[in-house]
Amino acid sequence: MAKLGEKLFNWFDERYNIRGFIEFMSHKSVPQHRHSIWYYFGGVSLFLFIIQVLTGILLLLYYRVGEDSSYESVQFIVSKVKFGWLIRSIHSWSANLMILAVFIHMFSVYFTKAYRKPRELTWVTGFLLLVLALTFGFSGYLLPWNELAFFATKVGTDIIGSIPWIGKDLLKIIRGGEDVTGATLARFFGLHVAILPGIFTVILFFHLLFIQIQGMSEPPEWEKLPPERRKYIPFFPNFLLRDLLLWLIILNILAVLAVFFPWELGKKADPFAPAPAGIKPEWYFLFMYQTLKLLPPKVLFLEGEFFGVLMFTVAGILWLLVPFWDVKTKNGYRNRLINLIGLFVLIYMLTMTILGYVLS
Ligand code: HEM
Ligand code: HEM
Repeated sequence: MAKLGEKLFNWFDERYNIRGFIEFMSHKSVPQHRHSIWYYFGGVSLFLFIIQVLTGILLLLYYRVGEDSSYESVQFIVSKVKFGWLIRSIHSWSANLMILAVFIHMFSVYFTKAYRKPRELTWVTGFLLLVLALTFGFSGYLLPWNELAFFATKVGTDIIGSIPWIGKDLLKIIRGGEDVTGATLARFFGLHVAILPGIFTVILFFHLLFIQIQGMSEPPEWEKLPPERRKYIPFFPNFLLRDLLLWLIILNILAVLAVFFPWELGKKADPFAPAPAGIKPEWYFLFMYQTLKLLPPKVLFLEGEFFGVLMFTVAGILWLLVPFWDVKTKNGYRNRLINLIGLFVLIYMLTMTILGYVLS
């Protein structure tokens, strides 16, 4: 048996240089310092995405898209299919945890300045992953075709209609008509289970490839430190084992949430019913939604809502390009302004999200 194993190993090694790969992996190391904890959140985001793919595929076995079948099939999944309720609950909870993990990962990378040269494109691909994750969340939310999802999607997509000239056409493309109907559902389904997973996987591949090639960033303070004072731990097995332990803890949290707080289905969507009170989007869109609500009807010469959308687009582009405008200051690399901007963005998002809950 051992002989067979060795033969098989040699067969692959001859063709794919497995020994070289093992050698390379055994030399990989991760910097060890007081901010090392932040190196784990990218891995957590990755783990939760894998859970999304696995549970998503399982949901697909019984989910039937359509105005007359989406809600009914999800009802079937949660009441008749063995462990169907659990899989749906995990998919929904994990979606929320994943987006939370991605936000934490992004801010930690921001404040540790890990996006600086040579990691500009790691940041850019990461930002695209964030946008895709949010789109995953937005499109998935409609899929059960329940009342809450229906009206939240209506309100959410209405915002696109506020864009002058192209808004109305854009809205039609996204909704597949004037209103949120079965056509919207079909579009969102295609987006959620085919288009997004495809694009996400390609960008994730590049994100991870760049990290693989460049290794983890070292804290900016290390530039002044003599090499012997810099500490590292081997990636394999030390860092990987810690990663796996954290994944196990996350899996436990997920299981507790999914079992003790099963995701609700609510009432089926009725397009002709009046919108229930207190409709609001998912928590990760609330800071934008609340800002738009607080804006006056007219700002300067623009519609308030459009002004808000414009500001968020500009802010998003500046955020995406941060590695290119955070340039070295005269006395080295300390740019205090960047920290202040990051802090402002974080406090703004948190305040608006809390206001979104308190004021509605
Ligand atoms: C689903 C989304 C994402 C996944 C699965 C992911 C995955 C990862 C992983 C596994 C790492 C290496 C370990 C770590 O530093 O945590 C990493 C590093 C990195 N990520 Fe992400 N990431 C995602 C989103 C983002 C976002 C939104 C940004 C920023 C806008 C970003 C920027 C970076 C950067 C700059 C690094 C290098 C960090 C360093 O060298 O210290 N990523 N990512
Ligand atoms: C390949 C990956 C994925 C597949 C095949 C998939 C598939 C599905 C299916 C069939 C549903 C409808 C069932 C239901 O409502 O319970 C659904 C719902 C949903 N998905 Fe995904 N999904 C995937 C990835 C993701 C990701 C990455 C996210 C978020 C970051 C996400 C977020 C959601 C949300 C929020 C729902 C609504 C859950 C609910 O309220 O019922 N999905 N997904």
